[in-house]
Amino acid sequence: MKVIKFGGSSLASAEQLTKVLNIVKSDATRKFVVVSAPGKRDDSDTKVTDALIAYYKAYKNGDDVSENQNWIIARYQSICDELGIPGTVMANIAADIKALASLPIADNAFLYDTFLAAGENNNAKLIAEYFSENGIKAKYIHPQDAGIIVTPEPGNAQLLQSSYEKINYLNDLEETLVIPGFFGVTEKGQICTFSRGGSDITGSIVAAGVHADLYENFTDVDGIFAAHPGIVDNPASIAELTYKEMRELAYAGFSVLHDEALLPAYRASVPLVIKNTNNPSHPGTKIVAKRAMTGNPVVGIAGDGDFVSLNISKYLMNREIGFGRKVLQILENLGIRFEHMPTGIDDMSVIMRNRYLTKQIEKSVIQNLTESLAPDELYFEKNLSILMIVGEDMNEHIGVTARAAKALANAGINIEMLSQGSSEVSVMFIVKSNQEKSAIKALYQEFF
Ligand SMILES: Nc1ncnc2c1ncn2[C@@H]1O[C@H](COP(=O)(O)OP(=O)(O)O)[C@@H](O)[C@H]1O
Ligand SMILES: N[C@@H](CC(=O)OP(=O)(O)O)C(=O)O
Repeated sequence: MKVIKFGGSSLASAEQLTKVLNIVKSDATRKFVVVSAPGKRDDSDTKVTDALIAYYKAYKNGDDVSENQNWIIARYQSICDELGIPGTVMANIAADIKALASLPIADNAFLYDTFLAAGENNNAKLIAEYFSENGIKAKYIHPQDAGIIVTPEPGNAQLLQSSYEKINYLNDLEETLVIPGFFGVTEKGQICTFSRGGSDITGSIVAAGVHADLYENFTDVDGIFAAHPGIVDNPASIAELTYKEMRELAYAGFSVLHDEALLPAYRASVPLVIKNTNNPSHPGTKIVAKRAMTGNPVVGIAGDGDFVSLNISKYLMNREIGFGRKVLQILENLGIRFEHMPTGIDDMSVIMRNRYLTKQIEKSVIQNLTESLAPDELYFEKNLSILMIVGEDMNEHIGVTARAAKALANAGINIEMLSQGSSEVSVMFIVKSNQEKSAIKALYQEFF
């Protein structure tokens, strides 16, 4: 049996849903269908999830929410009308969207998550009905009934391990199950979402839970390209990637698959494939435990912006036992996670994502580190991007980093920092964000 997940781009309109119906119908083993909220119909459009965020903000501010409600309801309505889906479903969806504006605001840590989850939840109801009307014996199933029980961390839910056993019972149901992605339910029954893009995570969890033969993730491109298609023209498409390679690429900006979506499938040994709803006969990209090496040491080049480096220098730092621990302890006390930590003899840099910092947190970091470690120099460096060249075959090739560094030098790009883990699956370069795109282009030209 297969788990098949459709992203928002595949569910944005009636035209897209017709393709989805045909894809599900064409293979009787596609039994578990995980769906996102309707995405953008074109570049200028708004994702339903983003419209729900605007609705939430208006509601919280005490503003008039009728325009927000009407816009969201109209999105579903136009899909229902075009597909001829019975009005009872639409009435249910409209009531659900409106009811959000009667939820308590005070002491409700899960209010934002409840708003956002409505996008996928209502879409799943709509799609189950559409399937049922068109020859598929389908059933909508809420994550609570599917056994997707998560930790109570708003916007960052993690699945409880005990959920897998419950999810496995879905195998006993005979219908094609339509499951909303992106959220689970806490043990106390609160709606709690994964981080943005998290429907990919639901797909992987269900695939692991039901022990699927394959997790098919349908999107709007022919699989995964060796570089972001918005940066490199016509990038090469990748036939096969290992889980490790995909994890590195997803972390560093290949937004086509959420980086947390690999682990459940990987642990359960379920292979993944990324395919195109608009071109389903294309084989797409397979993600597997082991792949045949192609001769090119680099399989993909990713880049992600908005990183910050906390730079710390102190003469004779290397002789001060516990220096690194104290730095990390201070960050931990302030609830800051770090991404990388390149070091020199007398200096260390801690790379973090800017979105986790506020002016107040930055001030506390500087104050605590100054008091505790009396560094010679201490400052935040902003507007940095990380670039990763990724490939499991890199450790069999000499000179990959040299080639990358030369390509960057020839393009006039300064490498701010450089780091390579011992597993040699990737090499990371840090550059100024305004050079990120030209750096990706230069690296792509060198390796492809
Ligand atoms: N290396 C890459 N290969 C393919 N697509 C990529 C890559 N990097 C970024 N993308 C982008 O990811 C998009 C698909 O992901 P996403 O927007 O999450 O789709 P969905 O709505 O189907 O979940 C593509 O349209 C493409 O622009
Ligand atoms: N709709 C949610 C979750 C998601 O995974 O969406 P998509 O599959 O369209 O990336 C979001 O926008 O974050």
